[in-house]
Amino acid sequence: MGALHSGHLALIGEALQVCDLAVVSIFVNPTQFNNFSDLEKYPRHLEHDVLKIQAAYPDTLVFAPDVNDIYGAHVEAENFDFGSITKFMEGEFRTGHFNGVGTIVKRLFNIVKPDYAFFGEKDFQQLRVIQKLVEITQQPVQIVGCKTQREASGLAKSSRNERLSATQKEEAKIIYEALQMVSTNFKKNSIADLKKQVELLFKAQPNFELEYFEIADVKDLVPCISKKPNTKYRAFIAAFVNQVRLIDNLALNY
Ligand SMILES: Nc1ncnc2c1ncn2[C@@H]1O[C@H](COP(=O)(O)OP(=O)(O)OP(=O)(O)O)[C@@H](O)[C@H]1O
Ligand SMILES: CC(C)(CO)[C@@H](O)C(=O)[O-]
Ligand code: BAL
Repeated sequence: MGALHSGHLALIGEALQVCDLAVVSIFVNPTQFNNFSDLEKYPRHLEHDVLKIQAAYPDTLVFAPDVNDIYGAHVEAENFDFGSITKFMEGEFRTGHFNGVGTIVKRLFNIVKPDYAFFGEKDFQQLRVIQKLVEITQQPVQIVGCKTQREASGLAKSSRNERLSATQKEEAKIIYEALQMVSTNFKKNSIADLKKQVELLFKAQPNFELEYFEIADVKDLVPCISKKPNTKYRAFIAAFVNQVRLIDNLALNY
């Protein structure tokens, strides 16, 4: 969606390891925003983004359609059945969000017809949704998940970080610290205790409001209340700093 940072550039780097040519889509997709102010305030720097891409990967194509190109007169999302993957977390707190993501990604794939498409693990639930989308639509594209790029503090790079003051950005490392604490304690503590630990950490930071903290299996993304053997889990957080909503997640070893 633009306002490029090194997390986005890393996706292009990964693409060029596998592909002869990369196409970068830059489109702030209205149908995936459930909050008008979030859409309105979403950072937009198309010319600057193009210069950044040109400097780092000169042969890369940029596809930056406008809303009319994609939607015509009907700026509406299609309905998809992604099953359990969209029932919780982002799906629960951003109503309609994943239908909007599914709609735009399906259309971008139809237009660009890529062999591979690269998405960040920072938006892990979105990555699972897109894997499910290509299963449903039978689009012949291989989806590749790419590691989350972080600031030195651990904060996940995100376009929305631009809306934070320097102090808020520094304080926002609490999100990754919480995930790391959960990862360290995951084997020895119950899920209920881990939740309490995260809630306490956030209570001590009055500028932050925890929207959700969940531990979910990576396949179905259903929040779990007890650990099952032979299951891979991740911890997920969404939190507000003033009005800015940030998300992050981390794989857990069990
Ligand atoms: N820190 C990151 N590391 C790796 N990939 C990332 C990172 N941040 C974003 N991406 C990926 O880049 C792609 C484009 O993301 P998008 O344009 O929504 O930016 P964003 O930085 O996630 O913005 P925001 O978090 O404010 O929504 C997505 O696949 C997303 O997962
Ligand atoms: C997948 C996506 C391009 C759909 O607009 C967007 O949600 C993003 O960049 O993460
Ligand atoms: N970065 C994922 C898409 C969104 O926040 O709308």
